[in-house]
Parts: sequence; C-alpha cells; structure tokens
Amino acid sequence: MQDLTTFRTVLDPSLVSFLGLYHDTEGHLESVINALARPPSVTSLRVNTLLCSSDSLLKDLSDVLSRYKVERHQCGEAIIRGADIYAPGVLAAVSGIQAEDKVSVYIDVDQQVHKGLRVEFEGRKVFVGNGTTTMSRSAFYKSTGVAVRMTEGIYRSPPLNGIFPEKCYLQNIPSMITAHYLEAREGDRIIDMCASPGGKTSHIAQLMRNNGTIFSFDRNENKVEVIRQLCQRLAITCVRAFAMDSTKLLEGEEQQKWREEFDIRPESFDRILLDPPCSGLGQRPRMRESMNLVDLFSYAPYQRKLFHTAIRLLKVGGVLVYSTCTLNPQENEEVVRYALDHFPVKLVGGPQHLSSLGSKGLTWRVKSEGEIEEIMKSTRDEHIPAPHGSQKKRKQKQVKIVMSESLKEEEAELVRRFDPSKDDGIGFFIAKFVKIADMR
Ligand SMILES: C[S@@+](CC[C@H](N)C(=O)[O-])C[C@H]1O[C@@H](n2cnc3c(N)ncnc32)[C@H](O)[C@@H]1O
Repeated sequence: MQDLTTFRTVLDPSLVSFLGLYHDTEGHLESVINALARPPSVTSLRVNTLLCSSDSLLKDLSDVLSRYKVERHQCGEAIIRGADIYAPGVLAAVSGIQAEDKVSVYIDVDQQVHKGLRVEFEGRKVFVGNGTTTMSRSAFYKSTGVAVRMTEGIYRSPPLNGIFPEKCYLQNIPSMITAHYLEAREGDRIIDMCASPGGKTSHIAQLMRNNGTIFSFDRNENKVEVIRQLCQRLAITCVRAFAMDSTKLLEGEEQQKWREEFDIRPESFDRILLDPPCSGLGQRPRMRESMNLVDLFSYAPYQRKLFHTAIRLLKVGGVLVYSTCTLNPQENEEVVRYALDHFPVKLVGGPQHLSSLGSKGLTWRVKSEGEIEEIMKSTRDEHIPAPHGSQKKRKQKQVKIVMSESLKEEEAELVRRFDPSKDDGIGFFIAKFVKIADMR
C-alpha cells in the first residue's frame, strides 16, 4: 500500500521555473503543486434559491446521500464526502487479485494502458488512494458494481452531476464568490463576456432574483445552447444568451442592427463579468499539465483584449469583476496592473462579509535578468511532445519573458487570490473594478 502523500502534479519544468519567479517563500510553489494533484476536501453545491430553500435541499440531499456527510454552510452549499471505484472503470490489475485484497489505485495519466493488462503498468501513473477489493480480478471485467471500496482515498466524493438538477448546481466556492463580488441589483443590465457553461451567469441571475437583463456571450452556438438549457432547467428567464466573439461586440457593420435591437452600446452597462479563457492552472485534481511556456503566455494578451471591450461597454460608476481559475500571475495581478495603467478604473474590494476568504494578491520582487535568462535558455531549442495523435514534434518557439510591475501593496490587498495549498479549494483569482471616467 502506498503512502498518500507521495503524489504531485506533473508540470513542464519551464513552467515550474517561471512560476518560481513569483513565489519568494521557500517551499510555497512546491506545496501548491502538491495540492493541485488532490481534489479539494469539500464538494460544493449551489442552491437554486429561485426554486427552493437551502433547508429543503439539505433535507433532500441528506435523504439521498445518507452515507455521506452533508452540511449546510454560510452560502448554503452542501459538503459531501466519499466514493468508491466501479468495475467498468478498472483498466488493469495484476493477476491473482481476490475479493477483500488490499490494493493501491492509480490513474494512467497518458491514457496508454491496455484494458486487461495483468502486470504492473510501467508508464506514467499517479497514485490516488488505497482500498479493498469487493470481487476477484476476473469479475472486474464482467461486473458493473463497486470493485474497490476506497479506504484511504483522495477521491471520496460521490458523483453529484445530475442530482436534483433544478434545485442545485455543482460549483466550486471561489466561483460562487465571484458572482457575489458583482453585487448585481434587481433591474441591472449586465454582460457576462465569456459565459458558457453558465455557472456564474445563472448565479448572478439568482442573486438579482431573475429581475433585470443578463447578456451572456460565448464563442459558438453549441456553447451558448448549454447556457440556455441551464437557464431553462433552473427557471431563469432574465438571461439572453448569444453566440458572439466578445472581443468584437462593438465592431462590425453587420452587427449594427443586432446592437441597436438589444441596445448594446458603449458606456451603458451596470455590471460586467469577465471570466475569460485562462490557463486553468488552479483546477484540481490535475494529474498532469502538458502546457509549456508558449501556451501559458498566450492567454494574457487575449484577456487584455477582452478587458478592453468590457471596459468600453461599462458605464461610469459601473462594476467590472475579473476572474480566472489559474495561479499564473501574468493572467491575474499583471492583467490588473495593465487595467489600472491603461483604463479609467479603480480597484475596489468585494462585499465585506466575504473579505476574509482567500488572501491578498502577489507582489513580487522582479528577479535579476540573469535568472530570467536561465529559464529562457532552458526552453529554447527544446523539443516538446507532439499533441496527442500527431506524428510530428513541435519545435518550441522562443519565449520572451517580460515581468511587468507588480501591484502595489494596497492594490494587492484589494484583489483575492485563492491558493490551493492554503484554502483547500481550486486556485482562483478575483479582482473588482469601478469605472471612474467616460472613455468616449
Ligand atoms: C472560463 S470559461 C467561462 C466559464 C463561465 N463563466 C462559467 O462560470 O460557467 C471561458 C469561456 O470563454 C469562452 N470564450 C473564449 N473566447 C471568447 C470570446 N472571444 N468571446 C466569447 N467567449 C469566449 C470559451 O468558449 C469558454 O466557454
């Protein structure tokens, strides 16, 4: 049986070196990387307060999930633990396993294992816990029932997708906090710039009691259909979802009629949420991350572009909330720095009752050019693996590392950073701005 503390997320070494530039404290980055390999110890559900109360949902959940621990917390989320491994999910097991044997369970991170393998798998694998088998090896491939009852698992949450689909929504806590940061009021006109699958859009709709208008955009029609279906399921009627490239909301003659019909004008929205595509480095559990520096560096320019359109659409005095689920300071504090330096905005804190959640943003010492040069050297001329299924090897592009200035101490106090190694949740970042002048 393996020790539960021995696994960690596998990251490209150049990524580790780059993130290390921002993490001064000895061992901090290491503990973040370790935390990423484990799921948070709580699973949270958001109650759909348009259709039920948290007390009634809690009662329903307690009845259905009687073998799990279900708790009410201040925002009404349910906390649930426990889960076993079903036979169809077992890909390989060494010969001779019988019922009631003690086993260690691994994930095949590169999806290379052949189903039915009888010897120990030699490829890359990540340990996820220990358990006891309920059947012999031969039954694994015939049964649909529980094959391994986990005794020391990190995956101890039951599958919650689809449970009371109208009454609740599976969502992590920092995402729930993001919608609260917007402090939407009934009657507001709001834009969610990057909205699919609709988790935050639907939460904002709940918080404004389904009264007002939320324009929810995403890039393609399929993704937008997901938002519409979610809203329908949760009985939300104040959302207008459209397939749009949000960087172009204010561009193009051909969209002029649409803009007029829905009154999409600069300086006209009360609240805007910008939850853009990001490198997702805060998501957990994450066994392996194949991204390299070139991939990592591609996000921030796009986020800044989206920010530009968002801020033009916001009215003076309006609120813009920016959020990501990544640890990368380039996509977090540096986007905030960019916004403060280029647009008429000021940073403000979130609602008082949430101010103790998360911690302040990073302020970092810009390292010497020599240290930065070292990291660049290690990524140059390096060949990186081909994307899955492709025969070709991609040549690593040269990467230019530019560390922009960090936030001032008082600015860092206003943004919220959720650290997987401290907060027992996903890595996340939230900043809230108020627009202070017209941009026309
Ligand atoms: C982080 S996800 C949004 C999650 C969503 N806010 C939620 O809480 O459910 C980012 C989304 O941005 C969308 N996206 C990317 N580029 C976009 C663009 N130019 N315009 C609109 N949506 C875009 C992606 O398709 C993706 O669904």
